[in-house]
Amino acid sequence: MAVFTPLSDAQVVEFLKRFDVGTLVSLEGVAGGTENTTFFLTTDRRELVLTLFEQGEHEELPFFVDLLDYLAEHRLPVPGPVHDREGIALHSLAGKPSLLFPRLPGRHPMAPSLAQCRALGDALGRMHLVSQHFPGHRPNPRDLNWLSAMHHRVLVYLSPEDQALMKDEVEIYQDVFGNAPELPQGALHGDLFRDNTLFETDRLGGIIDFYNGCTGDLLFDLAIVINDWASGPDGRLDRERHDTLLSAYQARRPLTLAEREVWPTMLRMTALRYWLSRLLVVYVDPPAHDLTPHDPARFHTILAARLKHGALPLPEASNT
Ligand SMILES: Nc1ncnc2c1ncn2[C@@H]1O[C@H](COP(=O)(O)OP(=O)(O)OP(=O)(O)O)[C@@H](O)[C@H]1O
Ligand SMILES: N[C@@H](CCO)C(=O)O
Repeated sequence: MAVFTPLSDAQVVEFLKRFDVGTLVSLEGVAGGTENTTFFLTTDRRELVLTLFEQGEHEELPFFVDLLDYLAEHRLPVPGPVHDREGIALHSLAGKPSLLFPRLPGRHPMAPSLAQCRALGDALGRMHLVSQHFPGHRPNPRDLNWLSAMHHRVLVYLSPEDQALMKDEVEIYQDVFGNAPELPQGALHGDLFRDNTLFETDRLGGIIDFYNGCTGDLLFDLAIVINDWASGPDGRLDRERHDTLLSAYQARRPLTLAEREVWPTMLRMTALRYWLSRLLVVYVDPPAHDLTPHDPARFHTILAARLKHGALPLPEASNT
């Protein structure tokens, strides 16, 4: 269930006239999405993706367009939005803000190979190198300020042990990050899970779904990635995936000493960020549509594993 706003062929034919992309051959609703309505479009010239924005902060859309334009100009594997003949990317269709993208090749890697981890680490390292110079600004909406403000809202749904865990953790993060020097800043993807990447075997076809994109600590992005890409079923880090991804990343952007020092805490904080956001979806603010929410327990497991076993040693930066 993901086509919240159906479109007729005639609507899309009319919409495409302002772009230089050819004429519509076929239109197919995409079942996988949860937040936006997505269609795959084939024209007589190319394969495209049409996204209608169903929710969220529409005033943020120009930031996402600018960020994707910037990353695509710097040859990162992202879908740079298609601009019309007048240079405009953001339009309205069926009353919803809409964007047209090139369709990138590949599938989501559910059990990533080491070659896929290497490719993702390399791409994220390259992205963070250039994103430090991105001129846009959108404070990270899921940072420590958000955690501090929002965790109170879910405590009532948790066991006494989990309430204590959540409260103690947030206090530790406030202490650690309140006393840490400023970490390297730049634009982040903000949600770089496996299902926001596309791979053709080991080749990274693209990174998609930048709608959590923001600016802030680059390390936050990297910690989200490691927790999703390199955690085993029991939440513990898989050393091979961890080292492969981080070595490839650091060949592009070595971590600073300050980043290395807060890394174990950042892994825990980003695990708690998803434990909390998923709890909020389940208990406080369920989606309007009939969708199965992501399981909060997965990130409780990851957080518990980081607490019990700590972080793995970070591989040293090298240029190989
Ligand atoms: N540029 C693209 N190239 C190829 N496939 C794409 C592209 N953009 C989106 N898709 C496909 O459409 C699906 C839904 O897109 P997207 O992730 O933007 O929507 P969403 O509603 O935010 O979904 P989700 O909650 O799964 O992230 C993706 O999982 C992917 O399969
Ligand atoms: N990637 C998020 C959902 C989209 O923000 C999660 O797994 O909870």
